[in-house]
Amino acid sequence: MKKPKFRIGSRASRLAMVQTSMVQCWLEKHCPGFEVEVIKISTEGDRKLGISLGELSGPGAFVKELEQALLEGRIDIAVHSLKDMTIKLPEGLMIGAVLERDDPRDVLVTRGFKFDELPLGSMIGTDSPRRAVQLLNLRPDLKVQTLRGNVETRIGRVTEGVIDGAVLAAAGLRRLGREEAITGYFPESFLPAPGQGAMAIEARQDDLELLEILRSLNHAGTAVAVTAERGFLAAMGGGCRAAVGALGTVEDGRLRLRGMFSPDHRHIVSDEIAGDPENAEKLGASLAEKMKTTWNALYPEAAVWK
Ligand SMILES: NCc1[nH]cc(CCC(=O)O)c1CC(=O)O
Repeated sequence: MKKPKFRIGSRASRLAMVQTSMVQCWLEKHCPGFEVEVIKISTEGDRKLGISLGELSGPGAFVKELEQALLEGRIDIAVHSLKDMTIKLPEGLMIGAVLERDDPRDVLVTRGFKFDELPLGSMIGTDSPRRAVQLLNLRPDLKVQTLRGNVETRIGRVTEGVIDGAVLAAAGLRRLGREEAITGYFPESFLPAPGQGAMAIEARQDDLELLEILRSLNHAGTAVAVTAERGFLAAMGGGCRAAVGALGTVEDGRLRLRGMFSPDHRHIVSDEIAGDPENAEKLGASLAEKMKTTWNALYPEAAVWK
C-alpha cells in the first residue's frame, strides 16, 4: 500500500531549502509511516529581487504564495522564517509549531572589520529601516545603502567591494554554513526583528492529525518569546517597514522583553518589561503602550499616537 504523504511547501532560496530540509528530516524520523515531499513555490519577494522590499505589494511578500497553496490544499505544511510572517494569518491557517530558536542577533559582515573598527564613512548595505536607524544611532558617520538579494548575494557585494559591510541575521548565516563571514557583533541594545532566528511551521486549522504531530516539534521557550515579540509588533501597529525591534528571553521562569522603535526612522525609543510567560502577548502590548507614551512625551511634535 502507498504511504500517506505530507507535502511541504518551501521557497526555492538556499536558506528556505535548508530550513525545509530540517523539518523534512524531523518528519521522516518521527513519522516513518508517512512519505514527505517538498514542493518549491516562488514568492513575490523572490521574484522581485531588484526592488526594495518597501515597494512590494505589502507585508507577507515571502509567505503569501505558500499560504495560498496551503489554503488550496496543494501543500500541507509551509516552513517559514517567523520574522517574514504577517501578524494576522489568513483565515483557516495557524502556526502549528515554532522551532527552537537559533542565534537571534544581527551581525556585521565586512572585509575584516569589527563594528568599532570600520573606517569613518564606511558604506553599509541593508534594506531594513530597523537596521539602518540602529546603525546610524551608534555610528552617525556611516552611510547606509539599500541592499537586497539572498544572503549569498549580499555577502558577495561585500567581498567584491561594492559596499563595505552588510547587516545580516546570524541565524541565516549559520544555517547556510557561512558563519565564518561574520566579522562583528553589535552592542546588546541593537535589537533584532520580532521573530528573528526562529522558524515556524504553518498548517491548516482543520488538519488535526498533522497539528497533533507538529505539537512535539514546538519549542515552548521560543514560542513564548516570539509571542511576546509579535504582541509588541502588533500593538505598535507597524507593517514590515516600521523600524521595530524586539527580543524576548525566558530566564528563571520569567519572560523578559526588550523593545525598540523609531517611527520617524531617526530617533529611537527603547525599553523593557518582564513578567509571567503565560501573559506573553499582553506583555508585548504593555511594553508597546509604555513606549508610545515615552515617544509622545519626548517628541510631541511628532506624536504618532494620540
Ligand atoms: N528577510 C529575509 C530573512 N528572513 C529570515 C532571515 C534569516 C533567518 C531568520 O531570521 O530566521 C532573513 C535573512 C536576514 O535577515 O539576514
